[in-house]
Amino acid sequence: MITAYTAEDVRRAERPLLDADVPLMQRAAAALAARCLPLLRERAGTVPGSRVVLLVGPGSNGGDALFAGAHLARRGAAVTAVQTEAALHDAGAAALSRAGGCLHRARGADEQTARLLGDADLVVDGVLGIGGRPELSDELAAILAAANASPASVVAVDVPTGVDATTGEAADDAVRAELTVTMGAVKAGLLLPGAAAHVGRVDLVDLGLAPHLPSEPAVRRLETEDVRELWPVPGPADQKYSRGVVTIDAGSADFPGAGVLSASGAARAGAGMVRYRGPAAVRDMILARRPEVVGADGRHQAVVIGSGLSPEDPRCRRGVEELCAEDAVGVLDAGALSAIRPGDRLPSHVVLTPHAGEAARLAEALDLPSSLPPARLAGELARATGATVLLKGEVTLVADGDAPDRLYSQAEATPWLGTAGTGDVLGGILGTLLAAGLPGPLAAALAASVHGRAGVAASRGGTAPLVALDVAEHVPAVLTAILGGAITTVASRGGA
Ligand SMILES: NC(=O)C1=CN([C@@H]2O[C@H](COP(=O)(O)OP(=O)(O)OC[C@H]3O[C@@H](n4cnc5c(N)ncnc54)[C@H](OP(=O)(O)O)[C@@H]3O)[C@@H](O)[C@H]2O)[C@@H](O)CC1
Ligand SMILES: Nc1ncnc2c1ncn2[C@@H]1O[C@H](COP(=O)(O)OP(=O)(O)O)[C@@H](O)[C@H]1O
Ligand SMILES: [K+]
Repeated sequence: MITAYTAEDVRRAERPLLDADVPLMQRAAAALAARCLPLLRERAGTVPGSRVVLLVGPGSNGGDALFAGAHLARRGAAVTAVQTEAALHDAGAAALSRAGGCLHRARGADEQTARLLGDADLVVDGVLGIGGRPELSDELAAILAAANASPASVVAVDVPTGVDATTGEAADDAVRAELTVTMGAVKAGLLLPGAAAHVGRVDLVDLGLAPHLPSEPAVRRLETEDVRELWPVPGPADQKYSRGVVTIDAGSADFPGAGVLSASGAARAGAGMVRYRGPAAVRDMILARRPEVVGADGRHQAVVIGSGLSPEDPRCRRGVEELCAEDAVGVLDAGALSAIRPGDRLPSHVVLTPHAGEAARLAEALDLPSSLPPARLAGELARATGATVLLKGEVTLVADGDAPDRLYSQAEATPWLGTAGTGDVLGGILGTLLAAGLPGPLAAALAASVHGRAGVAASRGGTAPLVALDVAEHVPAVLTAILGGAITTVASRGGA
């Protein structure tokens, strides 16, 4: 699991180490240089003679870049520091100069700056880190735009300049890095939506901050090993009821396919049983495609309500009221989201699954500001309803209904998923995980992760169009790839 922290958390954590004179910047710079070397070799063939431009701001972020630049200069690279402000990290500048590097004071994207950036093999962005304020001067924006236009590899130090380290909000001209080398702890903003196009790969440099960081990170991201650990795998003593029954209450005369998609997501994610409740015509369509679905309502551990329903459909409000019960477990999607009223209190094992437009409409209905950035919006919706909120998008966010400031952020998805019905499949997958007994926030993050991976698999690694049903059909292959080892153990024991 990746855990990420606010800029303030990181400042607090580094304080005792700085007070104890731990040479954090030297360590950060050495690690940064080590990560730049392979990029330089890849781009320029060899390090000696390669061209490195450091973009250097006034603070310690610039210091990191300057000391790293000195390392690279000692390895034979031609290193020029482009200074963006009057102030400069003096010791870093002296180290670079001792190692044979040069300094250029930029005035916006002046001729020399533009030429240096155009000719560079590697640009190291050390303008602003966790001390950066979001507003960029026109001069700085012009320098960053020139860096983004450069054919060079771009490595951001700690945080790409122009991206808010805590919220992920990004200026238009914020640095677009191929790699962000982040110091001491992953910054929350690096995992949040606005930053996604700017951070590239994120590589964490361990500086010994961990014991000083808060026990609750601001943002978590599940990784492959978490999926392996958390995904419910049946044991020898399991049967269909112990695995979990999920009821689908989705699909209507106008949108019957939503019922098929939601039921397929649930079935392919491994529900013990999928039940359907809804109009007979939709039920028949589901059964024609998925004979394993049980066409009668009955006991279940989770219910998925709302995909393919118009907000006026009485099933929506009935579903919301059903899930307001203290022990309710389920998903409210699409039409059912419009049936939530101010004052409704849902438990955190109920997950709301809006896309951005639905989230904004729900916020409005609940008298919340609707134009908040996604991370705040998800949190405020969770706070106002008590439910866990899964906010869909390129980066999918999950806010815990019991602790709305705690977020999961999953970014496995591909833009090919932006096609009708893929959200219905997600609701079904999530219903199965809830029915298996996973807590709301974890089930939501896990569902988003596997749904995103299934989208990548269904689009052949992001190279071909997919249709929503493909996403459901690719869930087993995704799980085989992840769980392979874990399941073999069970199978070989059973077969012995
Ligand atoms: N965490 C760790 O363990 C370690 C952290 N380390 C490194 O330290 C970095 C943090 O350094 P930092 O505190 O000096 O802040 P930094 O980001 O360089 O910028 C502050 C300066 O920029 C200025 N400024 C701000 N916004 C601006 C704007 N929009 N446009 C123009 N100027 C602006 C601001 O001015 P002011 O706000 O005072 O007006 C101030 O002068 C961190 O990201 C990491 O790289 C490692 O060295 C060691 C281990
Ligand atoms: N640009 C994108 N990149 C990655 N994933 C995306 C993108 N656009 C949409 N998605 C994903 O596709 C799904 C769409 O869901 P939704 O909008 O509810 O569709 P529908 O209501 O038609 O089923 C979500 O899981 C969302 O995260
Ligand atoms: K930076």
